[in-house]
Amino acid sequence: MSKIRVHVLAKEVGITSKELINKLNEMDIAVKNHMSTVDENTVGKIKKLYLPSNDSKKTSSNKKEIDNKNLADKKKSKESKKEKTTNNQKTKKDIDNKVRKDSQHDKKSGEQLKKSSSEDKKKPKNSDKSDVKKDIKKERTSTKKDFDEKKLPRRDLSKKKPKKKSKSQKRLEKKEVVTGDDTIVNLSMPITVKEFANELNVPLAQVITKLIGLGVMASQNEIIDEDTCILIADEFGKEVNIVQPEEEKSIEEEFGLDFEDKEFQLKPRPPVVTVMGHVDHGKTSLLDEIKKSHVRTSEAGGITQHIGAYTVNIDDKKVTFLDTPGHEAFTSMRLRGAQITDIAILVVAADDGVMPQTLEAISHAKSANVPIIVAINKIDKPSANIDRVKQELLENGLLAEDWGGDTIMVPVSAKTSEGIDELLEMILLEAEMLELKANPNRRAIGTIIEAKLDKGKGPMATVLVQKGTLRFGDNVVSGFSSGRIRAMTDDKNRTIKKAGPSMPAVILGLSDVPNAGDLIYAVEDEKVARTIADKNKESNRENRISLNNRVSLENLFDRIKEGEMKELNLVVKGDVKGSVEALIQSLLKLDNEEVKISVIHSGVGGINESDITLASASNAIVIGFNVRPNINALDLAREEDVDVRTYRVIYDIINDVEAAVKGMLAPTIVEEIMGRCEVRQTFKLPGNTIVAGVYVLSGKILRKSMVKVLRDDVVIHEGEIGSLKRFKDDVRELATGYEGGITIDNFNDIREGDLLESYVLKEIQRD
Ligand SMILES: Nc1nc2c(ncn2[C@@H]2O[C@H](COP(=O)(O)OP(=O)(O)OP(=O)(O)O)[C@@H](O)[C@H]2O)c(=O)[nH]1
Repeated sequence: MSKIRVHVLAKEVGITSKELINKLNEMDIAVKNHMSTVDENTVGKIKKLYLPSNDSKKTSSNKKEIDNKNLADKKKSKESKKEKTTNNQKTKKDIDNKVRKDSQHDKKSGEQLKKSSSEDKKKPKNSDKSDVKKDIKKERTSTKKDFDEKKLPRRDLSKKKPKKKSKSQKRLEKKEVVTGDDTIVNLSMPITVKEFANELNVPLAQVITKLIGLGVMASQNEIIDEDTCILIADEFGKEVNIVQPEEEKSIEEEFGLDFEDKEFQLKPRPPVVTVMGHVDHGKTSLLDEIKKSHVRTSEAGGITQHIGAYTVNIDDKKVTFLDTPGHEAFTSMRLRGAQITDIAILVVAADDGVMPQTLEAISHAKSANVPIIVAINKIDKPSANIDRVKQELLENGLLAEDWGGDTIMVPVSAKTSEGIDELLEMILLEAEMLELKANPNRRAIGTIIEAKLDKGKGPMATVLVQKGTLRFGDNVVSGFSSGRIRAMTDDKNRTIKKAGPSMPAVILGLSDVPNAGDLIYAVEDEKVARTIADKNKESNRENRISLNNRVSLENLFDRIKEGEMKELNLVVKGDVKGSVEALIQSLLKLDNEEVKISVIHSGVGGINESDITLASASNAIVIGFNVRPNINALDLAREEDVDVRTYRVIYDIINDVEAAVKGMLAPTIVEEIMGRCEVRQTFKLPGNTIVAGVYVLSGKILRKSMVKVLRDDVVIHEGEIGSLKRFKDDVRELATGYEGGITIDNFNDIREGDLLESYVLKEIQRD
């Protein structure tokens, strides 16, 4: 038998919790209040004291029977209740299932995929949880006697942070429950003492007195847990019914914006391809070459406009290329939840081989689950070495098909056109394997690829249609923006009347400039479009707040415990290859049963925006060893709430991650960055001290702060500021935009172009 709570034991032996607490204290057994636990030994002693031994056995066996019966009855009534609810919720479930299936079927439905997959993750868990909770609650509330059932799982809700609920949610909960029985009080948690007294309809003072009687010292605005409520209500002859919050419907669900298509309605659609790779490896040249050779002469009349996407014809089959430099769009779109790419083309220059951005691209595509086709470019160059590229790719997890692997690698030259046809063929082949399909005969859903405000025409948006057909005159909504399509052009700047799945189109008529990466829906009329846009505006704040669901070392353990996290994703950056590898090896050793550690990307160099985007899209933590995030990365991390940890000692990293996984992260000292300045000049003082002439780029530099010296985002020194001057005067701080002079204690190797980061140490208390 495990430990048992005081109030449960009190019930069992038929005395009040207060009496039991007094008794235990008399026996020198320290218990604070009714929620304290006592061990088996103590339980035995108390039972001996209060229950005659024979009777006790009888009572408990009788009680077991009663409980079993109660349980069976409850099960029955629960089942019949469940049946009712199931019927009521059938329609909703159907839609949910449809959405889910749909997203499984059609991987490419961008945000839809993310939403439904996160629903998949959330829903069963929530419902399980709420079932368990309901069971517990029923056990507790059904009869007073049931209370002594110590085998029931118990949760100490007082330890759980109360989740904030919106007013509408609360209203909804209240409306839901109509019992008609005034001995039953419906409560939605969390609840304060005052709210509880109101619900019970008894004076606050009486509730507080009863609480004191139970050893709980709580003021009117303090939150009390479920167990306490049940006990107090009981004292007033009332039963508590904890009302579970209804899952709020998303706007998409509420308006039925997406639904599953029937298999027979699905038609093959062109693949959507993104070209990625290291700078100067030939992405643009390759796309230009493809465009040049595969845009039909009949289409050539139109002037190709840059709209972020275009289609080419290969053997009468279409391929849509996302025409974005680098892989930024690919990742920032994913960041917003849209996954529109079906296939990633990884361009690697045959004379240069695998470079840092090649690796980034591989990590991005892999974490997004997008198949990669490698284009080994510049094979016309004498220095080209195809096998070397293949070897390097192999070292990074991509094994060429002709070497026995499953990654298609095509040698090409954007200059001579060699291999381009084969590359396109491979794209079509891959697309065929992926069996990409969509229903063209329904209202359109697409993703905004690019959007801008045109002075003459108003908001202009490039849409990539994913399902259905977008038509001239359609009423559409995307985020806050809604409107009626009053002009539509294709990638060749020709007016079109409609665009089907995988086709890009530029539309005019939206009220505001929408966000790239957001979904756009065609809806039945203008009013619906406007209503949805308004609702989106309203819910935007809440959505931003939901970013707080991001994983961090602080909340990791809770997330693991709650079953939300099975895998901890890490992006690892360091100053040298050797230490990054050593660090990864050590981190991977921290894998345990509860959580799998996976390094989704690693590299040498400072933490950049791409690392943050990847971390954000994959809910990862960024670990930097001897490197720092650059300013843009820092801003993005703040915006996206990505946890970025930087360290100087590998041991500290391992310790922290290990402690976080085990939920034992100690109160810690963190560095709070105050500001950054750039060294524009250096001067030598008599005595050889170097003064750095600096310009403050962001925040402020404090005289009494520590400073990190960064060279190419790598920390080369850390120490205290020796002096801080503005002109000839000593100053306490230098603000953004100001110039001044800095010396650093015990460090003289300051160079022009170095960045100095001023920071203070701050203690963070964990709860
Ligand atoms: N010899 C040769 N040169 C090429 C080939 N492809 C591209 N180049 C050259 O390589 C340079 C970089 O090509 P880009 O197409 O601009 O490369 P990119 O990857 O788009 O570069 P960023 O957009 O800056 O990332 C240019 O000078 C091209 O002319 C090729 O197949 N052979």
